[in-house]
Amino acid sequence: MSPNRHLTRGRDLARTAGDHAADMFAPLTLISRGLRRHAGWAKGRWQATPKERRGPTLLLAAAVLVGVFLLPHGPLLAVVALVGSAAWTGREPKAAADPASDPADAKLPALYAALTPYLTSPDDVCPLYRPDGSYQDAFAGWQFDAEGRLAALEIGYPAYFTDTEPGARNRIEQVVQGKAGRAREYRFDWDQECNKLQVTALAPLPQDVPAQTWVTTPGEIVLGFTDSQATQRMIPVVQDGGPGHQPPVIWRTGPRSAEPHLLALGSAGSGTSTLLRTVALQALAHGDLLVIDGAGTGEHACLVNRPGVHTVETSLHGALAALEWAAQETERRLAALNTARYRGEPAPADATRPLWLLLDHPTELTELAQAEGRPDPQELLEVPLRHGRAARVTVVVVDSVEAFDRISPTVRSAARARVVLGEVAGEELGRALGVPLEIAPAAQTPPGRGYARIGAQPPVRLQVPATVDPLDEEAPARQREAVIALLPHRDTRIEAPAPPMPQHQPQVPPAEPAAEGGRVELGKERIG
Ligand SMILES: Nc1ncnc2c1ncn2[C@@H]1O[C@H](COP(=O)(O)OP(=O)(O)OP(=O)(O)O)[C@@H](O)[C@H]1O
Repeated sequence: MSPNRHLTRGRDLARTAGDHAADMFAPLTLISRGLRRHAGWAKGRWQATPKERRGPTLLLAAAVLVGVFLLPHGPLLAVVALVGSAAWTGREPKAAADPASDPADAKLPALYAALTPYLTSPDDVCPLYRPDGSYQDAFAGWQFDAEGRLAALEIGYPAYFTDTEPGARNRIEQVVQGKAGRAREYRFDWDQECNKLQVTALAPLPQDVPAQTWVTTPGEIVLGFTDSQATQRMIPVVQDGGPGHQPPVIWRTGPRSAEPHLLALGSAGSGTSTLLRTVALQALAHGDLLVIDGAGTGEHACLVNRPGVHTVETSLHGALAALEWAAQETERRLAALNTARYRGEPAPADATRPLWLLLDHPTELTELAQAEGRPDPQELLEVPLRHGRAARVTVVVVDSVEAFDRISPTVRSAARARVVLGEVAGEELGRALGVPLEIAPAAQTPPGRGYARIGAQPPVRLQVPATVDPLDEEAPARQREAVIALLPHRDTRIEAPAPPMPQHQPQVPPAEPAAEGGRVELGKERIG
């Protein structure tokens, strides 16, 4: 065997012996460390004790020692207690945890660097944003949530930044949202006087609010729920978690409303039909409905033959007949109201009972009408839109956001209550709502999520209640049952049924089987 191998083997043996010895003597090391700490503690106490109290202290210690000595097994127990205490005290202190890294130091430099190209100018001699600058120079305050995500940030910007141009502002908002995370929505408050931008991450809105009877006054329609900062009102709501309160988005309709008609636009599958169903269920409590389903998907079949529902039309022929009747009915109501006012009599009940015209995707019928050379159904809305407020006729139009240009100018100008649902680009959002939105939408939105603007008020976030189609077997059974429970039934309705519409047959798609566990029959038959 070579001397080298001898040497290596010897070294291994020594290391193993050393390890074994360390293991063997570890308890002794622990106890001696503990005893040293005890001794250090006793020394410290002794030095801290005033001189005049040292004698009595010594006497007391001696008395305790004698007492222990005299106890049966006293010295043994005392030694065991001392060794146990030393072993406990001698444990190695735990390594101090690394101080948690500050999320601001991790995330804000990246955001500062990303904003620099947009907020700097070569002519600026003392730029706020520069490649070698620090985020502390430009950001006045920030807040991170418990998960280390940006919750709020105040960004300063140079005076020459064109904060009045939507395009320039939009670029900054996109950079901030990109760095802060696209999964959430952010509110951007531009303080143009002080050159400051306040960014706030918005908490998600509740998505599990099922359809139910809302505590509102007649004429008030709950479109959905919003942030508590957006409204001072709260209404009682029953959710999965039990009873609670939520801030509603209320649309006031009727003769005193400044926004008597609604236009809702959305991307495909964003929940516009569900919004229409939400409105229909609330409207049926105090009025009568006429529903036009331009897409012909049968999503409103659950309303067919319900008390108060004049008709649910899916064909161009039926829609034209129904809207012609609605225009004549509006004129009849106006005449009846005028006559009553002229004679000083109370307004007749058949002229004041609210009538709702609910149109889902009317632009589909407009295209069909153009192809067939027939009148545009939207043109027939002109009278109800213009005189609806006085005649208690409310028009609700929902359509796809791409159809915005195909919606007639009359509808667009008269429908001053606006809703936009789903993933819609910022520019289209601004166009549909009538003002640029100060909120950057999240990358993905659940169904029924969007924004509402009632008249001239600023837009607010909106989550429509889960008013699913009760005939949709893929929808959760509890949500379907909640809608079925709200649908009026012939036996439950106390008001007089809606008068029959003359001269046309309602055309609806064939009925699906009744929803599982339904409390009411969803079969369809001819009305009137
Ligand atoms: N507020 C909501 N809560 C829960 N689910 C919803 C909500 N809104 C819509 N949904 C669900 O999303 C799906 C699409 O909804 P809906 O049919 O209302 O969308 P849409 O905008 O009318 O679609 P399209 O324009 O393509 O017909 C349905 O399954 C519906 O149950």
